[in-house]
Amino acid sequence: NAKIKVFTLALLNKDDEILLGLKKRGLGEGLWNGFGGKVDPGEEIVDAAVREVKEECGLTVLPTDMENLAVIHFEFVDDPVILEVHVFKCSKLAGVVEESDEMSPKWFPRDNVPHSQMWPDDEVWYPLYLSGTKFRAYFLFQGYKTILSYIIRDFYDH
Ligand SMILES: CNc1cc(N2CCN(C)CC2)nc(N)n1
Repeated sequence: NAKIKVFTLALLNKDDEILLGLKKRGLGEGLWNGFGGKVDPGEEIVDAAVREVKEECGLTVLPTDMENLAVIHFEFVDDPVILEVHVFKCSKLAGVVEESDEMSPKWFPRDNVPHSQMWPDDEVWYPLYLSGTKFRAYFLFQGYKTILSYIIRDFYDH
């Protein structure tokens, strides 16, 4: 009886840098990641992405400037909850970066992000993300550190 929980993940770009946040608590605590969170009932996914960016790093993004690049499903052995993560890419940012209760933001060179302190799947799909390729992916995790298997394919193929 699998249950799907929908999340957003926004990766913000400026020139050759990418803004990541060090997660202070909850799922992914201690890891660098894009900004995102749960989608509220009745909320459009892109609007949730915009809301989470503002809440977590203070920046303002327009929904029309959020490019949906991927949908990734994460399954964890012996856990009925499947995470459906909608990944967005955005390069049109407004406002000033602020620390939040959730995240400590920091700019990284886009080709040198701290993969050793990020979710292990990122190393697999970041190259596709950086090249702007739309994709779907599925990862089967054992715990939070081990990827047992994964599938990654072009968004439009089947
Ligand atoms: C399980 N692997 C994950 C989850 C993940 N998440 C899940 C939790 N969300 C709040 C944020 C996005 N992000 C990455 N990069 N990898």
